Amino acid sequence: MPRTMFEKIWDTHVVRDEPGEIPMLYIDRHLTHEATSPQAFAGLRERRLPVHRPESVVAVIDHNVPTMPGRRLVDVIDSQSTVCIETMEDNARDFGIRLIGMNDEDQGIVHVIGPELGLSLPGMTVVCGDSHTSTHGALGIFAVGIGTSEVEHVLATQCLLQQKPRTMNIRIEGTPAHGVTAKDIALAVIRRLGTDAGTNHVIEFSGSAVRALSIEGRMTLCNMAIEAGARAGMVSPDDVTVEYVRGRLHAPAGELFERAAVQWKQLASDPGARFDTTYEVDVEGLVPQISWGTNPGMVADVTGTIPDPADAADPATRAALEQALEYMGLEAGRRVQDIPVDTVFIGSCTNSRIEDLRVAAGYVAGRQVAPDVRAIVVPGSMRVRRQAEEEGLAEIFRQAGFEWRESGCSMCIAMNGDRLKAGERCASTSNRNFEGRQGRGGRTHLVSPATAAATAVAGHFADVRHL
Ligand SMILES: CC(C)[C@H](C(=O)O)[C@@H](O)C(=O)O
Ligand code: SF4
Repeated sequence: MPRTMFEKIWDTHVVRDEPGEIPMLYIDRHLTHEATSPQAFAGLRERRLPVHRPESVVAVIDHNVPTMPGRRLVDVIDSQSTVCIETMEDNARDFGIRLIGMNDEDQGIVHVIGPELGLSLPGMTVVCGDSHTSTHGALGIFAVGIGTSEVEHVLATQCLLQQKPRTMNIRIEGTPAHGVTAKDIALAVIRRLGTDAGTNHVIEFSGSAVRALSIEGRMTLCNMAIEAGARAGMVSPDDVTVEYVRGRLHAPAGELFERAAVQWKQLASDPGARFDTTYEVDVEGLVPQISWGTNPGMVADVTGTIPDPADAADPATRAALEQALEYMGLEAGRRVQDIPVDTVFIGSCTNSRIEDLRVAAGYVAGRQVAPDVRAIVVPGSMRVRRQAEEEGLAEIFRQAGFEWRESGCSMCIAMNGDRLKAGERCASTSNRNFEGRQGRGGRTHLVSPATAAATAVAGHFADVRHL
C-alpha cells in the first residue's frame, strides 16, 4: 500500500503500539537549549537517572545569549538568563552531553545549527523542547517540539509517547511574483487556511512551488507550520535535500553517504499515498505578504490596505480584528505602504540563514537605512555569520547602517534584552506576532527578509518589486 513520508518514518521508529495505549516512538536526535531543559535535568538528578544515550543529545545556548559583538557572560541581561546559561553548561558536563556554548564557533539558534551541522538528517525522528522544531522537517524528518516533562522522558529513555498525528498534504502550486519568497508563501498559506488548520496534523508541503524552493526556503515553510497549528511540517526528500546534506560536519561521508542518499530519496511519499486532509494553495502571482495584526493569520498584501472589522463574517471575528487593530495602533483602510516602522529585525530560526541574508543584502547594497529606523541583523548561527562576512554581506549591512550582531534568538523573543519599547513598530522576519512577543507593548509585523530590507531603506513598508 502506498505510504506517506510521515508513515514511513513512523513505521521504522515505533517501538510499542498497543491498543488503548499511547504509541511509543524511538528518538534519533535530541536537541536541547537552556530555556526549556533545566527542570528536565533536575528531574533526572532527583531520580538518580543517567541520560540513556548521551551521544544522541546536543545542547546549545541560544535563547538568552547577548548578541552584542564580543559578548561575554557579564553582558547577559538578567540573573535569570545567567542561571539558565550556567545551568545548561553544568548539566551538559555532568550528564556527558556535547555542548555548543555561547562562544563556540558552531553556536547558533538550535533550528539553524541542527541541519547546518548535519545533526538532523533525513529519515530521523528529532525532538527538542521547542515548538519550532518543525523546521528540521524540511529535510524529510519527523521533527516535533516537546514539553519539558517530555524532554526528561526522552533523556531518560530515548523514547517519546506520542499520539499518532493525522496527515495533511498542503499542495502549493504556481509561481509567485519576483522577489516573493518562502516566507510570503508561508504567510499566504496561514492567511488562507487559518492558525488552527493544522491542529493534530503533521503537514507535508508538496507541489511545484515547494519543489522550487531551496532547503533554506523549505525550512522557513516548515518553521511556520507550527503557526498554522500543526504538530510538525515536512517536505519529502529529493536531490536538493541530498545535496544540502552532503559534506555537513556530522553527516555520513563517502560510501555511507551514497547509500544513505538512496534511502533518503525512497522516503518521499509514494504516488497515491492517502492523507487524512488535503489542501491546495495557488501562489501564482503572489505579492509580498505582511502581517498587520496579532496572529500570523492576520495578513495583508503589501499592495493592500488594513482590513475593516465591519466586513467580518461574525461578531467574534469582528471583535478579534478590532482588538488587534487597537493593539497595533492601526486603522481600517490604511494603505500598508503608508505605515512607518521604528525597527527592522532580520533574524530568528525562520529567516536568518545565509540565503536570507544574501537576499536582504541584495536590496540593501548601495542604499542607506532610513533616518530614525533602528535596523539589526542577527545571523542564525556563527557559521552563517562568518560566511556572510566572507561574502561581503556583513559589510553591506554595516555600510547601510544596520547593526551586525552575533548569533541567537534575540529580538524574536526578547529574552536577551534585544527588545522593542512599548508602542514601537517592527518589521520582523520572525514567526510570532502576538501581543508583547518582542517586548511589552511592541508591535510586530511578520515579513520576508526581502521586505524587511526594503522597509528598512524606505522607512515604511515597501514593495520589494519597486525598490
Ligand atoms: C522558549 C521556547 C519554549 C519557545 C518555543 O517553544 O517555541 C520559543 O522558542 C518560542 O519561539 O516561543
Ligand atoms: S528564534 Fe525565535 S522562534 Fe526560533 S527558537 Fe528562538 S525564540 Fe523560538
